[in-house]
Amino acid sequence: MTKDQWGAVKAKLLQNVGQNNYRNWIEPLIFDRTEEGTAVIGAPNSWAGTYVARNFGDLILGEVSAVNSEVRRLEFIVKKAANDNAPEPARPAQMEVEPVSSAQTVTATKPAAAQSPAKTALDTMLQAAPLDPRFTFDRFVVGKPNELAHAAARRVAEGGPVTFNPLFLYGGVGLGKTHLMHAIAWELQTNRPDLTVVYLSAEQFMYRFVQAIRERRTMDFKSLFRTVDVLMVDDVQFIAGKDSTQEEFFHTFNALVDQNKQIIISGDRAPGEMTDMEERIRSRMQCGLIVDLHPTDYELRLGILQSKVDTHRAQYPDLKMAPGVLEFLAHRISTNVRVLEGALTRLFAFSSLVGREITLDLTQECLADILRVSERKITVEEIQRKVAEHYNIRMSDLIGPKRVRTYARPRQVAMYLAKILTARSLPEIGRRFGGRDHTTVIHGVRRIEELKAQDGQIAEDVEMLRRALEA
Ligand SMILES: Nc1ncnc2c1ncn2[C@@H]1O[C@H](COP(=O)(O)OP(=O)(O)OP(=O)(O)O)[C@@H](O)[C@H]1O
Repeated sequence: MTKDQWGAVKAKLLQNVGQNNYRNWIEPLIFDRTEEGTAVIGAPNSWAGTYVARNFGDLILGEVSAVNSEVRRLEFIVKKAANDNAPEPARPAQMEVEPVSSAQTVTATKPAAAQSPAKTALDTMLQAAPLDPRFTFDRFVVGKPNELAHAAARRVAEGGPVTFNPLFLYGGVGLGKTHLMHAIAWELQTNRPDLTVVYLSAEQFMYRFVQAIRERRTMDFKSLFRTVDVLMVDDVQFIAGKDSTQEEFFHTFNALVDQNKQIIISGDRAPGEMTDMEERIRSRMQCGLIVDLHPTDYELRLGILQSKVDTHRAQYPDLKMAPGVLEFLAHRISTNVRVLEGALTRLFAFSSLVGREITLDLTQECLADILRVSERKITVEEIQRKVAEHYNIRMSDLIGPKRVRTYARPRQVAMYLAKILTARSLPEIGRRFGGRDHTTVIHGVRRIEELKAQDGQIAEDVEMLRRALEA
């Protein structure tokens, strides 16, 4: 099979598996050779090979045999792209496609040979999300907005004495929280293979807990979670408002902290701002180090794009891209990194399908919808952050119930900006300000309109904030 044919197979797979799966699993595959009716395909590590074989094997086989009718089987080997430094599990992989079984388990942990019975039970009980082989530190591009989060994650990944517990990473959608958590898990696997590291989303934590209740195995659930050395819970905001799951999480959390086991949590906002979360959990989560992943800036976006192109080019040296395309994308797509990556993936697939260089014209043609949607949209949260920063108050005070002027005035400024800079309705804005009524928002907006005319300082503040947000 030629490179072009493999490119066409991948483009077909992209249509079938969706962008996320494509990016995570299919894109890193490398076609190696065909041998006696077997197509040999390289995966970045044995674990990824197993996962792809189980979950996408039939689909890949279908597409490959449509191109080469002699192919009847697939075999996966470990083969990395030239500059791919993703970590490789201990065992080499050689596997054949077999019928797809239930969802693939698991987490980063000890090598299979060293697994304890408790660990085996954990695996069965946890059925957590797999680690993405591409979410490593090598592939995480560091810039001003994420340097602190990156440094903290690196420190935890060394597996040394626990210094901050928990490490709490927070930030908006698609800014790299999950990437950093997976990177910690991969790194710990290398640095401290003796540790049992469990990564799962808060949703999975809840699901497992509910299942344990249903099966009357809550004691197993409790004791299994307490055997973990490093617990990572992604998107913790999910359990806010879910009483019994919160309760169980709280106990697990305390038990592990008491044993000096490391906990890493991610959320879409700072613990203090999780208003639906029980107060005692919020305060527990505030005990360690809280670090914020800020929205990307132009330089970081450009760096990420460049790194993705380099990775792709290592696999497809023929890739042709005109100057200015990456700068254009970094400038125009400022929403989040996931969208940026999706745009590149589509460009790669499109240019390989039509055999054309990626130029600015092709980019505009191929990404018209993404570019339209990505036109700079300011969020209420962004406004709140900027305003809180400007007035040097905490987000929780800006959103919270206190009515003293130090907080009330910045709150009104933020409401005013939310009204003029976003398409949110007044009730929606009120909800984002700690569940306030829309009449409070109307009052706040009017008050700032009046003050702008009377008070030069307020007018200047509002104008400066507006410009900073629109930049
Ligand atoms: N600094 C970075 N360098 C390289 N890739 C990045 C960076 N930041 C984010 N990404 C990529 O962007 C995508 C989204 O990142 P990730 O899933 O970690 O976001 P998230 O913050 O967990 O988002 P969500 O809130 O939706 O869970 C991933 O493919 C990740 O690899």
